Amino acid sequence: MDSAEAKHKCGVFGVWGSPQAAHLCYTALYAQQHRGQESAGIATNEAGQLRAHAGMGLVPEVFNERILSQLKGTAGIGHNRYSTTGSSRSCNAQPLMREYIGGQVALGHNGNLVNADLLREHYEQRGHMFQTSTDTEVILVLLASHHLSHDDPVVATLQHLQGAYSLVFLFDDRIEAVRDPWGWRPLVLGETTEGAPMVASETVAFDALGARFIREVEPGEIVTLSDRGVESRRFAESQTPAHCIFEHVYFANPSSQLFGETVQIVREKMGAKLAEEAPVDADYVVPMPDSGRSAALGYAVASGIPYREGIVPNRYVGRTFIQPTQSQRRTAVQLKLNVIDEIVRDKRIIVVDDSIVRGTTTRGKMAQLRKAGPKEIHLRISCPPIRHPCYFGIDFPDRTKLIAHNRTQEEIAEFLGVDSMHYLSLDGMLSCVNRPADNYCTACWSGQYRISPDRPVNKLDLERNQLRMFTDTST
Ligand SMILES: O=P(O)(O)OC[C@H]1O[C@H](OP(=O)(O)OP(=O)(O)O)[C@H](O)[C@@H]1O
Ligand SMILES: NC(=O)CC[C@H](N)C(=O)O
Ligand code: SF4
Ligand SMILES: [Mg+2]
Repeated sequence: MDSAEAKHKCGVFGVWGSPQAAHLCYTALYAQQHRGQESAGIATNEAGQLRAHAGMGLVPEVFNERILSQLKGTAGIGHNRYSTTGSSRSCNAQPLMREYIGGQVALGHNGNLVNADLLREHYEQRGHMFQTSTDTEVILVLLASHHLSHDDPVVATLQHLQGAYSLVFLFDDRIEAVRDPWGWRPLVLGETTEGAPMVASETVAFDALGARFIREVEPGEIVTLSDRGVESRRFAESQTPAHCIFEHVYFANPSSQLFGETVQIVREKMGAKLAEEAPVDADYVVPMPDSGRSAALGYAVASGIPYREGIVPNRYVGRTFIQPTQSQRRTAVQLKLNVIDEIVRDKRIIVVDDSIVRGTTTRGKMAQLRKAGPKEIHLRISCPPIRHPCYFGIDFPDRTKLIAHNRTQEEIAEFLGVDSMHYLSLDGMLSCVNRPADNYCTACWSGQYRISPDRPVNKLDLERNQLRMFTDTST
């Protein structure tokens, strides 16, 4: 198993006061499938009794009408997982549900804690037995251990957490939605047309439900959804945010409102900026599906070079970058993309993609393209070279696995087999977003970390020799 495989974050959702709670969760998870393809889960609350179902696979593989009808209740939370701490297996599927001295609780987490191993070590030394290998479970153990000693155990718990966390807790009488003080991951508040309040990672979930987007949950804020409506309290001083700009570059759905602006518009601006920074004479701008499309459009409009879809995707293959293993990613690329020879043959083409991480899938794509006989391939990437690990919810921890590690742009171009390549500059990328530059985390490009872990962080830090179900995938 390769512990340095790159992956991405998760999706969370919660709704209070709707007779269709489980179905709303299902639709919201479906809309947020791009945030996590490994496992999915829903927990509901029926008059104070919690029930949950979670499993490995895509949302429609995990749920069917029979399962949804058993998830009774008028409130629910849901989670799509893309593993960043702990392997991809069923015991790590979320929401995690526990019974403790405060009652029942279910929890969904998007983000990654940088001090989970220290916290877990502390509790293991005191005899606690953990049932998962995720960072998320330590949050529930903290909650239980603070229950009797604090007036507000949720706040007491959060004060121990370092790193990225957008959390959705389901209790017997409320949902508590939390965003870390840096606002690393998105979290938004909305309501159904009937007025049932909801939270989600991305506004695309509200759109899928015909719901209204109200506002972002603020960094350092806890929003409570209950029969009393929506209440808010703060658990941390506001500070300069560290919004993950990679959400804009690659991860989020283009139609989502993220950190105050629409993802598609930001991506088009990044493409236009790239055309300004790295122009080249060519016959066509060809987008690399799927996430490279928006930037390619921006590049084409700004450069005046025609946009042609010379590479078409198989719409039934999901995101390759977030597949848990390298071999899964390789197979997915071959199946996913088809080059249209007639469009690219004998032409000078500019291929625009949003990002390169390991470069292995990009190399495969370039080789596929080369077979179709273009005259020249000029690769343009709408973010800078990724050279540093991410500890906050994207799983590329080992820098030696990054293609840009210790390689110049020319060496990368040679490795990928293209005639030229250029990345968007860091300043160029930051000029495409509305908020001040210091409001964004850029650590994987700049190496400047808002918080650094006390100890090196590895995806498998919390892995123990746990009992495995025979259906588990070992990644
Ligand atoms: O570092 P590499 O191995 O070369 O991978 C980088 C590629 O992976 C991502 O796309 P992906 O196919 O995962 O998803 P998408 O369909 O959403 O673009 C990203 O947009 C690049 O195209
Ligand atoms: N990508 C994520 O947000 C993952 C959440 C959590 N760290 C896990 O690995 O399960
Ligand atoms: S290191 Fe990169 S991917 Fe990770 S949170 Fe920061 S900007 Fe996002
Ligand atoms: Mg892509």
